[in-house]
Amino acid sequence: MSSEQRRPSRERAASADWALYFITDTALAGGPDQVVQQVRDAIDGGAHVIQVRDKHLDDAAFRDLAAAVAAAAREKGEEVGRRIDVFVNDRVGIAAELGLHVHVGQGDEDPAAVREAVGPAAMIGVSCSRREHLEAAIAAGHCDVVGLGPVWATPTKTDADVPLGTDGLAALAARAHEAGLKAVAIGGVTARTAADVAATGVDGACVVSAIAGSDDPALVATFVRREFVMNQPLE
Ligand SMILES: Cc1ncc(COP(=O)(O)OP(=O)(O)O)c(N)n1
Ligand SMILES: Cc1ncsc1CCOP(=O)(O)O
Ligand SMILES: [Mg+2]
Repeated sequence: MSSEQRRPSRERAASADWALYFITDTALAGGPDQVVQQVRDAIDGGAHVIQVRDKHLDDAAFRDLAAAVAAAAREKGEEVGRRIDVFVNDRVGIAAELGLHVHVGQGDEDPAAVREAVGPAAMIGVSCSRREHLEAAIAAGHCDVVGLGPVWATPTKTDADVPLGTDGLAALAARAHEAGLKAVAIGGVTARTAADVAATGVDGACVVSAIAGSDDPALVATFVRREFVMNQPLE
């Protein structure tokens, strides 16, 4: 086993359940309190990974939201007897302060600087929408999981790159796995598309609007997880 594979964050990534990864959206939820409730609901529906994402709150308000989500995830996780991993989107300093995992994109902080800030145990996610992004993430090290997408165009992120489609997603997921990274898919994932996403071989499906914009987040989470898990290729 290489030293890279023994790294604590890699071990954490290897033992995480990525199948359903819920990413919050404060506006779709209707406010920070509703975000926290949606996180509880998503966990009830089978999400084991949560990302706190808000592009508008100032740092103090975002920190409060991330802390409230982390506390709710811890409580809910204890209640249902599961480990829940919480990521912070973009704001590396807040992830470091709260002891949470962090997800960064191509325009965000460099993975080496992120690792310096969050230490060896926190997982680092990096967005990759093209092969060159993935090769750079692999070469730089530090990253534990890649967010591959958008798979399909989505109104949730209008500045996203060109969609990968399922063939492009499958090719990037295979390369990520070859390099020892976990791979999750993002962009247009719903209960209707989760089966096609699963068939590409990714480890998990990331969902924003299908859950955050739903009247019944727990039910949608249950459906997405079920579709994903039932359609994962046999190992
Ligand atoms: C799991 C996951 N994958 C990709 C993204 C997108 O990150 P990024 O490209 O930095 O865009 P923003 O989310 O910051 O708008 C993600 N957040 N999570
Ligand atoms: C953050 C992000 N990165 C690529 S697509 C996307 C948004 C995905 O949102 P949705 O699940 O609503 O399609
Ligand atoms: Mg980002």
